[in-house]
Amino acid sequence: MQTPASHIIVRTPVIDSIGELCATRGLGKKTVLLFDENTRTLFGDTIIESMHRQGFRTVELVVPARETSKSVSTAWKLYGQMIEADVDRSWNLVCAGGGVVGDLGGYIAASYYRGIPVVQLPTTLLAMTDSSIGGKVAINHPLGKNLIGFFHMPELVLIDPAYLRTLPSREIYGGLSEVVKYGFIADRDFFDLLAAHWSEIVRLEEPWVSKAVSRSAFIKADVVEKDFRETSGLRATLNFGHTFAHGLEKMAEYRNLRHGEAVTIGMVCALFLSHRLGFLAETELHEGLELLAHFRFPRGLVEKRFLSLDRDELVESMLSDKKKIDKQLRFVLLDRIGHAFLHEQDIANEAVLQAIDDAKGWFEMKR
Ligand SMILES: NC(=O)c1ccc[n+]([C@@H]2O[C@H](COP(=O)([O-])OP(=O)(O)OC[C@H]3O[C@@H](n4cnc5c(N)ncnc54)[C@H](O)[C@@H]3O)[C@@H](O)[C@H]2O)c1
Ligand SMILES: O=C(O)C(=O)C[C@@H](O)[C@H](O)[C@H](O)COP(=O)(O)O
Ligand SMILES: [Zn+2]
Repeated sequence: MQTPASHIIVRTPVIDSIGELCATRGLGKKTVLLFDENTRTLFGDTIIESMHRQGFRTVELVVPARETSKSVSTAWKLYGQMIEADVDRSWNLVCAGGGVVGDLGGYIAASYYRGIPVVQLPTTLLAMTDSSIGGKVAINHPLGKNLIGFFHMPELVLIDPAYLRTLPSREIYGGLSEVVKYGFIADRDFFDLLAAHWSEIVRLEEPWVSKAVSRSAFIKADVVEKDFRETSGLRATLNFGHTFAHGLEKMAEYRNLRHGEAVTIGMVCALFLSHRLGFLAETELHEGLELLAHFRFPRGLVEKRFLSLDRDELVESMLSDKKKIDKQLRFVLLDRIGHAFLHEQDIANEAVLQAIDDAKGWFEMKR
């Protein structure tokens, strides 16, 4: 496998170079383009016209812009459209959208005809900094998040920060959640940069937003290169906050709770758990919470999707997480800001429940 970072290209406008970039990876010019309804409306015509000018033949697929599109029923429908359009192994698939389109399109590409190449063209901050990189592709099952999927590395990740100009504020915060995660798990200097330039980054001001995008993409690519199939415990650190987050998303039935929002709440819980178990110093706990206090949620969301939940039911829901072993949850914890590890031993249920209570108390206080 090549260095993951070598196939990540950050350029504006990247779409005008897709033909030449595909050629460098031995990809042809027959492409299935997957959009969601919003990215089709916003960027579809420009992308398709540019690709046609570069000699591509395209087939267009569009899915509803929501998490529930990551489903077996949507995948089944798309397979049918591809078969009817005579898509064969000489084709590739480009995912033009956020993490939903990327995960779903990657899943289709990994399974259709036993696998065709996939190119990621991320258009949300979350997709540019996380989901388009590293080849985890999946659909959800009603019993758990991302339970059905593959490791299918993209041939190319084409990042054009100009796509961010139309992104609603809620999606910017969603993306920033995973960006902040990299500061927590891998890079204290990056954490400090995010704390110092938070207001510029939220307003998507340059050079801060490009710095945040490229640093995030690099950290993720580096982790993936060292532990592609999540076997050594290193890649699992990208799951910081996610054991809680996946439980919350499942309880919300994947509706009205963005993945990034669930991860922000999950990271608050994980910070408290790291502290309660004696790994994270009190000063660092408070520094972490201070940065997370910048996040904004739609009115009532934290109340409905977290504060009002029964904590035992949440822990039960978290048991759908793939890191568990023999029904015992596994957590990614911090021993300092800038370093995470997968805690391999069982953690007493009481500590997890207390961390949830701590996080609830913190959100209550913040209201
Ligand atoms: N595979 C991975 O490694 C990985 C990593 C993180 C998250 N994920 C997955 O990613 C998904 C979340 O992705 P997301 O947060 O990008 O959500 P999303 O794909 O649902 O996109 C969010 C919203 O933004 C709209 N949108 C996209 N680009 C836009 C643009 N440029 N301007 C205006 N609107 C735009 C979309 O239509 C959608 O309504 C979750 O399913 C999560 O599990 C996967
Ligand atoms: O790429 C990874 O590895 C990650 O854990 C990135 C996460 O941000 C992402 O949400 C991922 O989809 C979670 O993967 P899962 O294996 O826990 O479903
Ligand atoms: Zn995530």
